[in-house]
This record gives sequence, C-alpha cells and structure tokens, in this order.
Amino acid sequence: TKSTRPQRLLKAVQKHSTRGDPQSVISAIDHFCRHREWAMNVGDEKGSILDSVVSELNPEKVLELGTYCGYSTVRIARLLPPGARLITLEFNADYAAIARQVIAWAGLEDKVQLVEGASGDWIPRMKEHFGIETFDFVFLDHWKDRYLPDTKLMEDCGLLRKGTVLLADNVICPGVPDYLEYVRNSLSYKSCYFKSHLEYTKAEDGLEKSVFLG
Ligand SMILES: Nc1ncnc2c1ncn2CCCCCNC(=O)c1cc(-c2ccc(F)cc2)cc(O)c1O
Ligand SMILES: [Mg+2]
Repeated sequence: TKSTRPQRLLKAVQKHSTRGDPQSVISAIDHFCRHREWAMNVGDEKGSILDSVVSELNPEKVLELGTYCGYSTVRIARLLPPGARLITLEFNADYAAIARQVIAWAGLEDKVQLVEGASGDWIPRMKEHFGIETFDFVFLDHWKDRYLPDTKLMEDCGLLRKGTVLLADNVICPGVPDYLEYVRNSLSYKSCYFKSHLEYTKAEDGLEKSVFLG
C-alpha cells in the first residue's frame, strides 16, 4: 500500500540526518519539504523566530498543541535546559507514531512527553496527570478553531501564570481571527505579531506572541 507523507518524511530524516543530532534532523526535514513534498511544519523561517522566543525565555515547563511529525518539538526541545520538560499533544495517531520516531532519532525523548488525544480532553488533566502547576511557554499549532477555546480552557484550569508566553503559529494562513481578536484586545495579554511566511512558500503568515499578565 502507498506510504503516507509523514512516513516519507521520517525516511528522509533517517536517510539524511545523524541520529542524536537535532540540527541535522531539522535540516533534513526542511530540505525534504522544500525540495520533495510540502508539509505543515512550522518551517525554517518561522522556526528561527520560535527559536529566539524559546532561547530568550529558557522555559522549564513547555506545552505544544499539535505535534504533527515532531519538527517544532525537536526545535523547541533542543534548546531546553537539562531537567526542562516538553509535553506535546497530538490528536492523530498516525502523526504521533511518526513524531515519536523523529523525536527519538533526534535523541530528545528524555525531554519530551508525547500524549495522544484531543487538547480539550487533556488540558483539564494536566495538573493531576502530569503534576504540572503552570506552563512557562505554550506553542499553539493544532486545529485553528481550537486556539481560542483551548486558551480560555488553560486560563480556567489555572495553567497560565503571570509571564507565561503563548506563541501561535498560522495566525494569517490558515488564520485564527477569533484567537487574534481575543489576545490583542484582552487586558490579560500583551500581544505582538511576528510577520513571516507560510512554511516553504512566499505566502504571508506569522506568529503571534502573547504574554499572560495574570
Ligand atoms: N491535541 C490536539 N487537539 C486537537 N486537534 C489536534 C491536536 N493535535 C493535532 N490536532 C489536529 C491538528 C491538525 C494540524 C493542524 N495544523 C494545520 O492545520 C496547519 C495547516 C497549514 C496549512 C496552510 C496552508 C494550506 F494551504 C494548507 C495547510 C499550515 C500549518 O502550519 C498548520 O499548522
Ligand atoms: Mg502550523
């Protein structure tokens, strides 16, 4: 039977990168997506913005919503200090199976916990199931119509603290208008837009960075 795009992406990682070398995994995925098959990773241009936000923050507790093949998981985890933890939620079991192998190939499995399931189901269980008090950094990259409800859910579950940073992918393409309106107008957030491009294309896209003010 025909392979899937995530399966072909994993093969490209195993063929063109070095096990235990996260940077080579990132480069192999970017090369595959630019020259073979487009895939919905945050990509190298927005990925550099993601890197700078993470490096500046040095977060201990990170939540990623939407793992896909683990590209942004690897980008974030490779920058985390020893002892820091990244929990990443993936709804699609096939994506999760590939992401586990990409994360393991990069040698980052000790920093990452991949959880299969819907964000709406797992966010309320973060405290009791993972012993998480609050998150320092949240990367939103899952269903675009879940950004706003899940942000409100994280607020209600007390998972955000004064200074928690939310970074949202795709705020222009595919777009998250309700989420943008909320974080840009709410007195509980200080928000700013990083203009960029849709991964591997010339189309406009960008990241919205929103600091929770408590
Ligand atoms: N834990 C959870 N809970 C709920 N849903 C969950 C989940 N975990 C996963 N999902 C389900 C997310 C499915 C992937 C979400 N990402 C996207 O849909 C996405 C689409 C584009 C795109 C842009 C232009 C185009 F022409 C076509 C596609 C680009 C991107 O960077 C994207 O991130
Ligand atoms: Mg995205």
